[in-house]
Amino acid sequence: MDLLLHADDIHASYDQRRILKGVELSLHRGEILGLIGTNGAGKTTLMGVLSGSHKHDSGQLMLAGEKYGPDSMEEAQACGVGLIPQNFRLNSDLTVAEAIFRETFQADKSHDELRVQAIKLIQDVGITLDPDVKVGTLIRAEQTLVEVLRMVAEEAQLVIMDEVAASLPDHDVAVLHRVLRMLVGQGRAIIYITHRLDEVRSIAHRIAVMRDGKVHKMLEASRTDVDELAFLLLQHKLANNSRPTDPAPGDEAMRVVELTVEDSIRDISFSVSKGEIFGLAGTHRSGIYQLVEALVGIHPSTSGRIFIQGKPVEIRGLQDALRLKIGYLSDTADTLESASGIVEGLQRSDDTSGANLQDEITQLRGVIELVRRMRINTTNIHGAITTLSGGDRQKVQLAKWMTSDCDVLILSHPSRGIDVGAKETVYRMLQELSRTGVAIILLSSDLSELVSWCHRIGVMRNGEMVAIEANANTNEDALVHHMLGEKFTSGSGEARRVKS
Ligand SMILES: Nc1ncnc2c1ncn2[C@@H]1O[C@H](COP(=O)(O)OP(=O)(O)OP(=O)(O)O)[C@@H](O)[C@H]1O
Repeated sequence: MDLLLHADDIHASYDQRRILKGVELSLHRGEILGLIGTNGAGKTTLMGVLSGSHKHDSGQLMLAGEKYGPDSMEEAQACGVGLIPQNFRLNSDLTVAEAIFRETFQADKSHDELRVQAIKLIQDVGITLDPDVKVGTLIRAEQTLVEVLRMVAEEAQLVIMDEVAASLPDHDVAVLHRVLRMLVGQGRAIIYITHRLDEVRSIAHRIAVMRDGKVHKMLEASRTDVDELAFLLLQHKLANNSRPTDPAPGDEAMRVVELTVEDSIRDISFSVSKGEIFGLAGTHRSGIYQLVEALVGIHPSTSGRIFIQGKPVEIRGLQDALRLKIGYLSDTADTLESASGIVEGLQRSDDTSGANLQDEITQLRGVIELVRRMRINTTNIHGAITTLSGGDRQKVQLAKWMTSDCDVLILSHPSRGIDVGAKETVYRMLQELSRTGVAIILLSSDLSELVSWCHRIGVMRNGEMVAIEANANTNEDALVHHMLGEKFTSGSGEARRVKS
């Protein structure tokens, strides 16, 4: 195969802290290279070097046989290297056609011309997307495809994708994979970062395992398995946690009766017990997001009732939810103030400022213990949140809610961006929290996570709750069946992620 990129002994740092410590990497045209690594291993930093947003200190890069070292993203783009970043955000007012061509060399063309070109591009790639709708109305999977089309429009030869599938449901991941295979079929190359080990095996030709700023191992995807990849990452085996097949122990924490939000959800009824982890599954348009937004008052219900500890309550806004001790971690990118520090992010919300020295020491001990337990990669807990890697920022957001004094905690994609090792810790912490009587409602597009973590799982389709399954009676196939309303037999969870 034709060599496109070669990285030799790349070193890079942030403020004197060495992050990349001699990366060796090569990539061929027509190849998808999976890149995995624990949180803070240096994946995003390396991609920053390749895409022109971070300058390396030493080492040599060659692109298409020529020396390469972009000083800016524009320069990288001009050399045919494009990046779709972790948690990318699109200006919601742009139409699909405008978003595809924004900041590309074709951006100056008239609206009509771009529209015609967008239609052709969408057809060529073989997906369904309306060029005239505003990107703000698209679901995350569709926005991801817009970003992929932008890479095609700017004729990128090397496309870097940093955890773009992190909260996409399996069937959207399958569509994305189909498009990526087509792109490499045209001779482009892709570097694909993910924390989903089964996914990387199904999409990549080779897999680079990064550890502590270096490519520790390079493997043929067809000759490895999830256990080997996990072992290479963690240096120990993944724990085999037992599923929570017994019913949840406690009294009722929350009851929802015939909850309706005009135009999105109808007559939803269910209850969650104290100490229960209740999963919610459904496609993006199923209504699960509208349901939780009604439960926390972001878009209040138009009819129906909510009871907390048996008492009817009104939830018309987030403040009402907080007053009733209902916490909500959404999955819409970072909710932490970027100016805030790691310590503030991890302090319990009931900690009092101006406490005496002894209290301050106790608080700091708590923070240090959380950093250790969640394996947050930092050399300075007094540093800014922005100095953490994406996955480590997510751990801080999650820890903030897990240590808050809530009776009901609603978590959307809590393990988004978190590596497989830290995921186990998150699960143990959720279990501990539920044992203290907190009721947890968990949204996740990763069905294996719902089946491994939840006592019961409610499945929504077309705005209705179509099934509530006890863990002991369900599996991933049964959940997909309810989600799509049609039979789906994959044989294994792993196979599902690669089917379209
Ligand atoms: N802007 C920054 N300033 C200072 N340090 C940073 C900055 N960005 C990242 N780092 C540090 O560099 C290290 C590598 O971060 P990087 O984002 O490359 O990791 P990653 O492998 O992409 O992790 P993740 O899987 O969590 O996205 C981290 O330990 C992080 O603390």
